[in-house]
Amino acid sequence: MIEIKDLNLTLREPILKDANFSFQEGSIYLLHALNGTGKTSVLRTMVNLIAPNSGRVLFDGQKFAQVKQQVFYLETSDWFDKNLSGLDYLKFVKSEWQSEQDLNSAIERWEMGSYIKTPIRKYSLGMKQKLLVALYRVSDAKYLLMDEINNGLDADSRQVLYQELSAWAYQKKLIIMASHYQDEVENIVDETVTLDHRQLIRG
Ligand SMILES: Nc1ncnc2c1ncn2[C@@H]1O[C@H](COP(=O)(O)OP(=O)(O)OP(=O)(O)O)[C@@H](O)[C@H]1O
Repeated sequence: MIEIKDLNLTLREPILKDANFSFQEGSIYLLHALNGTGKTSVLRTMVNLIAPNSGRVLFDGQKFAQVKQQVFYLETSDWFDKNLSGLDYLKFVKSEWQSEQDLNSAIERWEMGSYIKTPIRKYSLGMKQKLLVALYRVSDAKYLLMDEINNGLDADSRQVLYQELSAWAYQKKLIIMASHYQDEVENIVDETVTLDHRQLIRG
């Protein structure tokens, strides 16, 4: 479970005011809000990239620092070091997150075999996005926080992504995804969480 408790966050403008929410394991949540109202900032706050003004985020009752290896958040493929290859990243994540996941299965699932040893600077947007999703799989983390992960994926790849997400939820992982493809993900999402008037609201 992830609990957001009395969270206050102000950046350029107030984003959260005394916000509370509980996310349950084995579920997929869609984080929904108008552009620029704070989805990315909320995800960043959950993983300590931004300090809130007050309040807490607890993962099964523990602070992020105590459960780091159970959480995976790679916000965007812009964060990749373009001189490294996809394989470098897959190996790094498998090692850092102490995962048992098989790299070859992830590479095959996302049809990355022909380019996985190539530097990321030679990847298209879709190729980088596939790598990003594969890293979530390879981390095998319990808590998967995703920001617009379906951006740049073609329709077929998005369907593969949704199958993967459903399988991960079945394995009792907790997935929170910010996405603009609201209609498309409706079928796999267990609950929509709307960021409205600085509160996190069900539905
Ligand atoms: N580092 C920062 N310093 C100050 N203000 C910031 C910072 N990052 C974001 N903001 C502000 O916080 C607000 C929310 O931005 P955020 O990127 O979280 O929104 P979003 O809902 O994810 O947007 P989008 O739907 O367009 O991706 C914006 O007003 C933005 O200018």
